[in-house]
Amino acid sequence: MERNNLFPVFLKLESLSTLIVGGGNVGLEKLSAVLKNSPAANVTIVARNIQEPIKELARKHAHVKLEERNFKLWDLWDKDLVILATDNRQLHETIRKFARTRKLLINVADTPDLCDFYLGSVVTKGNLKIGVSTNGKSPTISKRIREYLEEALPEDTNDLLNNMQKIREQIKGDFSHKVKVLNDITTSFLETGTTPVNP
Ligand SMILES: C[C@@]1(CC(=O)O)c2cc3[nH]c(cc4nc(cc5[nH]c(cc(n2)[C@H]1CCC(=O)O)[C@@](C)(CC(=O)O)[C@@H]5CCC(=O)O)C(CC(=O)O)=C4CCC(=O)O)c(CCC(=O)O)c3CC(=O)O
Ligand SMILES: NC(=O)C1=CN([C@@H]2O[C@H](COP(=O)(O)OP(=O)(O)OC[C@H]3O[C@@H](n4cnc5c(N)ncnc54)[C@H](O)[C@@H]3O)[C@@H](O)[C@H]2O)C=CC1
Repeated sequence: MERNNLFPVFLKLESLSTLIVGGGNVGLEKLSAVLKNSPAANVTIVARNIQEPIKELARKHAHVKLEERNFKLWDLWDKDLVILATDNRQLHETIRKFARTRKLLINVADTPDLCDFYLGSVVTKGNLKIGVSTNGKSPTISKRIREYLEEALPEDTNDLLNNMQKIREQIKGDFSHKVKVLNDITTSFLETGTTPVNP
């Protein structure tokens, strides 16, 4: 069977610097995806023209910086991640080349071949986060799976996580004993979805 070889990680964008080039519809979509997950992310948007909804988002998020001008190579200098969202494929190829020489990770809208990483659909219930990828096969199916999981996960999922955190702090003994207790009290989770009680 075919498989998805992408390696998923969850990034702390508050302590990284993200550059988005392009301030149109796609730039807005990418910025919204970033801020929905990481409202305090450090993001710089460089674009010749920046749409009003992006300016509005920037007003609400102190760590979003707008630069309304053409992209310059030195924009890459102090960045960790780069997202390209202009309407200029040639520009994207050039920026990608320079970004790779600096070992930056880059996502290029609408051009999977030029991407080092893809965005995913994201399910969030409190502290729980699930990222969905179809390996670029169908973003629409990613979106549908997100909707399905959002509906299916119980509203008290976050209470469950907080309860488990308390329990794991309380359990005494060595590591293997802790693992056993935590496994034992969660065996029924898949059937009932219920919050475990203190052992
Ligand atoms: C490879 C990837 C790279 C990347 O962008 O990171 C990519 C690429 C492309 N997207 C395209 C189109 C659409 N993208 C969406 C939506 C989303 N796209 C997202 C991710 C990804 N999109 C990465 C793979 C994710 C995976 O593996 O599943 C999501 C999950 C996350 C996000 O972007 O935040 C977000 C859903 C968020 C949510 O709601 O949960 C919709 C649907 C809609 O908007 O309703 C459509 C139209 C319908 C369709 O095509 O399915 C096109 C063709 C453009 C054209 O036709 O010209 C390409 C280029 C190509 O495939 O060649
Ligand atoms: N809007 C959409 O939902 C979709 C868009 N696309 C494609 O994605 C690309 C981007 O789409 P949109 O965001 O709608 O385009 P857009 O025209 O609204 O935005 C392009 C942005 O790039 C900026 N830009 C262009 N050259 C620049 C440069 N040298 N330096 C700095 N900024 C520069 C512009 O100022 C503008 O902010 C297009 O190629 C489009 O065909 C594909 C599928 C869907």
